[in-house]
Amino acid sequence: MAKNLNKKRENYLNWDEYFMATAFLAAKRSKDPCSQVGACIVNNENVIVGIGYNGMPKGCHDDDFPWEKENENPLDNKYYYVCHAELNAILNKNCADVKGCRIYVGLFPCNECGKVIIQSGIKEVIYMSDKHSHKPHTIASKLMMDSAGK
Ligand SMILES: O=c1ccn([C@H]2C[C@H](O)[C@@H](COP(=O)(O)O)O2)c(=O)[nH]1
Ligand SMILES: [Zn+2]
Repeated sequence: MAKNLNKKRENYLNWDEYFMATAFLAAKRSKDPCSQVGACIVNNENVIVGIGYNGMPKGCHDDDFPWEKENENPLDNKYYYVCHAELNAILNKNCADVKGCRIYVGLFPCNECGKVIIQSGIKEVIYMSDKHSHKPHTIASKLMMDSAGK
């Protein structure tokens, strides 16, 4: 079938789709066998200023730290070690600060990420999944974000 080359394409990604897709692409770098989370921070000119995914801190090798989640010894579970996607995206920013920016995330941010998002000055959180909505860490995060007007 012939294409009309005088007209622009109509089925291109809108900004929200584009930034959420970027967050999901970043998540594919995660080594976490259970949950891969990505985050993409965007300024008010729709320019990406930070990307991150959940992973071990720099210098803490992925093969040396645990990815388990239910070991009876908490030191053998991932939770004390892994940096969350939102934290990494904020720390990876390529500008002075992220005040007034939006953050796109695959999963609604936990309470710890909620604190960092609020303190960084990010103004809006756009998320895809809220699968932990019933858990205290999500409820606490929402309480803080509502109070802070996010
Ligand atoms: O706000 C969040 C919450 C969680 N993550 C990361 C941290 C872990 O690597 C996984 C959660 O593991 P589960 O096996 O689902 O308990 O997700 C994050 O990056 N941001
Ligand atoms: Zn978190």
